[in-house]
Amino acid sequence: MSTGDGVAGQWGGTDVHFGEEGGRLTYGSYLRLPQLLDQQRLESDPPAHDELLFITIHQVYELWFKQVLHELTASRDAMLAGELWLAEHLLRRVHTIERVQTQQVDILETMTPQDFGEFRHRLSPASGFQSVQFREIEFLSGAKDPSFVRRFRGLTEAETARLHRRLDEPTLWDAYLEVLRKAGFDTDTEDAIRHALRKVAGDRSQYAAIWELAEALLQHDELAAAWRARHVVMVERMIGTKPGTGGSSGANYLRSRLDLRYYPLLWNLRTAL
Ligand code: HEM
Ligand SMILES: N[C@@H](CC(=O)c1ccccc1NC=O)C(=O)O
Repeated sequence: MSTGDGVAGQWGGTDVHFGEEGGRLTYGSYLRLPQLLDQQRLESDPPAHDELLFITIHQVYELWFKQVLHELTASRDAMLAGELWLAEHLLRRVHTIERVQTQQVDILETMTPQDFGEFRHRLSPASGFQSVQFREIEFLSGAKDPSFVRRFRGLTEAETARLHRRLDEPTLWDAYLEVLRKAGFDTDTEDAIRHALRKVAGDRSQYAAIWELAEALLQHDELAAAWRARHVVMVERMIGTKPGTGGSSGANYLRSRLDLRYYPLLWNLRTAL
């Protein structure tokens, strides 16, 4: 392979130096690694061995949440702009990330309850309940619930503003309804929407893009439900029926969230097919 940069043929040479052209951008400076790798600060003292894993897992979750929000926002906007193929393409990327996020639980479950117990008492009153990006994803997906904003403790002004913005802006479901309207369907009542969804499902050759989009939304919903189910079982494994550090009843509270669906009409449709 010739790269045309003068080093072709010398890849194994001893005096070839990579990444020196221009002498400015490096791997570490581009990715801000000094900053990124300095953000894992343990609460335990003496340090509990497993706390680094616990922090790393959560930070990776939040990085993926950021990416998911980026993609879901763009997917929503693509639907509003009538670019259905793009909306679907971005949702499919989100599915892949969501699968990886659920699989990450496997890594955390290599931690035993005893080892978690070494630092768990230091975490209270912090909890995943306070993840702003997690709640943004729920709001953007369609499950807007302003009571969560009120129940948050210790939010910064910027975080509160972000949540309010998500409460004010259109959800993915709002955007999907706009797609249906543009295709000529009435969406004024729930019955009208049910009727539109049945029409789309019943004539997939005519409504291929709209049908596939609904399937991609349903997949997003299913993957979110799968994460909630996986999370609560992990919680039972780690802390049994103890109350959570965030002040909830713990697994009991999380079980009450398992029935949440972003797109109930898409699920109800199944019964009618
Ligand atoms: C040892 C592992 C974990 C345990 C024992 C645990 C436990 C809990 C508990 C008990 C709650 C209820 C709130 C409370 O604390 O009272 C909760 C909520 C939550 N946790 Fe975890 N968690 C764990 C790992 C994770 C991870 C890795 C994430 C990824 C970000 C996460 C995200 C969340 C979220 C988003 C909520 C709020 C859920 C909702 O309100 O529907 N948790 N967790
Ligand atoms: N709520 C968990 C602690 C926990 O998992 C946690 C603590 C601080 C920050 C994020 C967490 N992850 C999920 O809730 C517990 O009650 O054990």
